[in-house]
Amino acid sequence: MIEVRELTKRYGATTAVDRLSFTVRPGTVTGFLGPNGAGKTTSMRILLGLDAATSGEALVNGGGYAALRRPMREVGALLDAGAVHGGRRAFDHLGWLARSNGIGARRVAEVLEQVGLAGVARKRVGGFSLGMRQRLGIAAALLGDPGVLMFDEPVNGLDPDGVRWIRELMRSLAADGRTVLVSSHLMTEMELTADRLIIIGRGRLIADTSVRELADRFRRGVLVRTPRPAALTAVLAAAGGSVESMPGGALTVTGMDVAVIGDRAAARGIPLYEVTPHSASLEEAYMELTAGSTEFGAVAS
Ligand SMILES: Nc1ncnc2c1ncn2[C@@H]1O[C@H](COP(=O)(O)OP(=O)(O)OP(=O)(O)O)[C@@H](O)[C@H]1O
Repeated sequence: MIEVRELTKRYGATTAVDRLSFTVRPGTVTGFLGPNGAGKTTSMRILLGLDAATSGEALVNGGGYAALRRPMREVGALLDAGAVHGGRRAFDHLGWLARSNGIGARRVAEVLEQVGLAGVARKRVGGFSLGMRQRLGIAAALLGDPGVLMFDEPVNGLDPDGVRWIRELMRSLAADGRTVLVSSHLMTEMELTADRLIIIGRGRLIADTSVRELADRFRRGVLVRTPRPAALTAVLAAAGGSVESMPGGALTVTGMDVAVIGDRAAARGIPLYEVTPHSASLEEAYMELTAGSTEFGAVAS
């Protein structure tokens, strides 16, 4: 479990994280979303003891990172896949990490297998592609078999196969009952991967929601086509719906779901040619929520 409470981080005049509170529970993939500069990396760095909070708390399994007795066995993280010495071989890099945490060499072979790098275990990391480096970073995160995992923008720069692999890995780690926090600035990626979403902007919490709740919140009504629009409008309005005529003769109905619209029309013998619920895409919802929170937004003229 990850708990962030009233977390604030200032760098001089910049407030990177601003009284941020949220909880990440086991068994789910939680997407940590926000535009560039929103404070995602800073929050993760504080959770991992790489930076100190100005105030507030960032707890992993109920304690601060510094208080964890065997950190790699409790929390694994991928922050910057580039941060590996290029002259090292993959096996040696992980072997060194494992030894410093009392983890056996057998586990190194296991995680290399799990991330698909067993065949290049003896190769130097300097010759690795970005995707291979990401996999190596993930292997390091998995080394201690931790219950809490954090990944900062893990799909950045990956090809579609790599993206799909990471997505499936996150989901299987959560299905094992682990706590998985994964940051991204792309809603399109998160809607395929995450169950819950923590959306931040300018260091502040904007939404702490499930993907489904967010979709429901941005539902835009039901598009209905009928050869008798005036009659249907009267029936639905009398039943408490709000009906708007669209160009081309369609109606948009809000405040009423598809089944109720169908039942009311059927009761009056009004034919329906189309009944389609319309939601804003999650991407549109995200843009709407974070409008005004982007660090370098275009200025409207
Ligand atoms: N070491 C630092 N010194 C000064 N300012 C910093 C430092 N680290 C981060 N910041 C600032 O804090 C804010 C939050 O940055 P952070 O990297 O946490 O955002 P992010 O959400 O991870 O963004 P991105 O998607 O661009 O990585 C930004 O305005 C950034 O410039």
